[in-house]
Amino acid sequence: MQPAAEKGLIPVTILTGFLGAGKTTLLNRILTEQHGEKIAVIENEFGESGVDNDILVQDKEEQIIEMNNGCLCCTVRGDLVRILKDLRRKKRGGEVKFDRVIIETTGLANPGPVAQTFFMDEDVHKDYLLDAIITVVDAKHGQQTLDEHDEARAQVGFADRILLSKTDLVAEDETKALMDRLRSMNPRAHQKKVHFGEAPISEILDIRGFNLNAILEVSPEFLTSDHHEHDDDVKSFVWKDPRPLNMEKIETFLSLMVQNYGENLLRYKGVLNVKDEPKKMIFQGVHMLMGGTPGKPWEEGETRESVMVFIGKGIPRKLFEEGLAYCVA
Ligand SMILES: Nc1nc2c(ncn2[C@@H]2O[C@H](COP(=O)(O)OP(=O)(O)OP(=O)(O)O)[C@@H](O)[C@H]2O)c(=O)[nH]1
Repeated sequence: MQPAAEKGLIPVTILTGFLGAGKTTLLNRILTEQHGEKIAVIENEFGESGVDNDILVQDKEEQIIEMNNGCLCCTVRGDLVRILKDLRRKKRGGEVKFDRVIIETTGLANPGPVAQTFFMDEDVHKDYLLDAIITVVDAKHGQQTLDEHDEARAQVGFADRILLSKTDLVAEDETKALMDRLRSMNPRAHQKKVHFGEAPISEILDIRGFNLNAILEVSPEFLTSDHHEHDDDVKSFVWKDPRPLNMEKIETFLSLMVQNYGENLLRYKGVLNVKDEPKKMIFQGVHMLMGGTPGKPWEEGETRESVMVFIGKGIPRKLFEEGLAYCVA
């Protein structure tokens, strides 16, 4: 097959997977690997305020474009088209340099409509080539997620590659059962276990996995329908506070919340402004699994503010807000 670059087409990878599956971890791996390519990243996060920019490692020349004002697969698809066209124009004009694009969807996105963009919009179609849809599946929570969320099943259905994260947290037979289920859902997609995103780049980029005919077999309305469902019970809220926090209090409070509401807490993550701490504290979790790591230092002149995003079903927002306010140092 003639490589996309030779035909002047820009290859695009759609990186999808349910909330907290490990997409950003994988993306960080890709961005830090020495593959000699410049990658433009389009980040779409669920919730009005994104924190992935603080989690992503970033070289100054990389283009990272955030889209936080809605879900990529529905309301902001027009924005995606605009961003892709804009990137193309800037590349032609020599304003930016990049060889490929990776789109990280929200954990609640159906990748179908995102993929559709590359066939439905003429301008996008003539400049870009959809290389593959890569779906990350969390081995620890995958079975439950597949049982409960249509979006997770769509992500598996559309996958050209499935990467299994967090197999270190479960017994081998559990991983095997999940892999069997994924195979029965999508026999087309090659599966691979990845430990904290460690996967050979050659197995993720330029794999020419996207096959329109295969997609039309599983989803005959792919090129004509715009309709897909979302789980409206899943809600998010953002908490922000400029006051420095006390680390011990925040750990105690969030542990307590996770013990009580972990089942319904699909995803939570944030950048915390901890008192006397020169670095941002990145705090995040999926259900009961929670952890914190130091992130980038606060820049001079940067407003030190804590931002946390909570995503889940029936989460008592007021209780969280009151408790978090109590964690101020
Ligand atoms: N134990 C273990 N943890 C992992 C692995 N991969 C990712 N994680 C952890 O899982 C959590 C979520 O990872 P992310 O990469 O942020 O997940 P995501 O899919 O980008 O999450 P959203 O974009 O918020 O939906 C983080 O705490 C990661 O460190 C893995 O292979 N093993």
